[in-house]
Amino acid sequence: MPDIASLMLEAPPYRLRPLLPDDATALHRLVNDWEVVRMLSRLPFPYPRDLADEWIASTLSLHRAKEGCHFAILDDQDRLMGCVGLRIETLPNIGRVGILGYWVGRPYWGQGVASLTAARVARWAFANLDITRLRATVAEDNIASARVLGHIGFTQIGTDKQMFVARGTEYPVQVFEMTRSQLEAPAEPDPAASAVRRLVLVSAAALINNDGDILLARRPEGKSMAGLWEFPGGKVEPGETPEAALVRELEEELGLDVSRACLAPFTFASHAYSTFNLLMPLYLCRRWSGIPTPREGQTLAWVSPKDLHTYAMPEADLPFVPLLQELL
Ligand SMILES: Nc1nc2c([nH]c(=O)n2[C@H]2C[C@H](O)[C@@H](COP(=O)(O)OP(=O)(O)OP(=O)(O)O)O2)c(=O)[nH]1
Ligand SMILES: [Mg+2]
Repeated sequence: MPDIASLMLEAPPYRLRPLLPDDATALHRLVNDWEVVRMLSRLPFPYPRDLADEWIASTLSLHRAKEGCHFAILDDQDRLMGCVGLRIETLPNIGRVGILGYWVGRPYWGQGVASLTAARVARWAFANLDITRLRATVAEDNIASARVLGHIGFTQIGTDKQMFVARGTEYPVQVFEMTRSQLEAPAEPDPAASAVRRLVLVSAAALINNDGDILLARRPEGKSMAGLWEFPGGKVEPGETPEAALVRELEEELGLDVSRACLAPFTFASHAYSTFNLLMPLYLCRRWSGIPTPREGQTLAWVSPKDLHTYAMPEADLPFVPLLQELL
């Protein structure tokens, strides 16, 4: 998880940064409001001032333990508007899930603050945290919040009951979930899209060092499949050969100087994604000059072949894993 001091997300016109002890007064003023608290299951009403300090301290320790991250939502004058964040839970058979939560102070309702900032945190979380999905629960009478989740790409997976401390009773909730692909795919895929699925040619390389480890790059937020680990490379441009494209991409993405003669064809992937068919030759490369440097916001890792399966990869890459393990 990124360091707390440097963590700042833009969600124009708003900004998100981790909660700080100094936010307590403003936070208390906004959250100590029946209309806000009655939708938040664990909060009492009235909401005592010292609970605000405790909550902020708890978000900082959650962050230190890498078990979650909660942000203050700030307007263009740095005023606190609400909070958005997640904590990570490990669920049996499902793995690490981000539990998303948010609230917005009443003066700021009706401006789309929750949709915009929760969507930003969802994109950031899939790109930077090792989670397989996001979940959120909303009280059955919280229509605005259910609409926010639908807008971002969540779908309802069930119902449950939760204790709502302020209401002094259990209350039915709707449970929502979103996977990485739901974040990227429009809710209603265009039925014509599969008929005209275009072919995309991408060249990629398994760079292998002297220890027999393979270089993986984590796709950064903003790109499709953000957060997944891939083999460096990119799209072949019109008029380019796959080898020339790969030499160019390795220079652009990693600052490496590779000779075409050092690219050995290994295998290829042909995979139907929902909006395109990927055709991707994979080359092996053991010689280059320069030190791999992430030039496009990626995270790099040298991975032992036996550990490849522990890195979440794009679907097209999955057949590569056993083939590389067998080779190395
Ligand atoms: N480089 C690479 N791309 C992969 C892998 N697996 C996989 O599905 N892809 C997909 C992701 C993208 O849809 C496409 C590569 O596109 P890209 O966005 O990285 O293309 P690029 O490097 O040319 O970057 P850009 O200028 O288009 O942003 O191939 C992989 O292992 N390596
Ligand atoms: Mg690329």
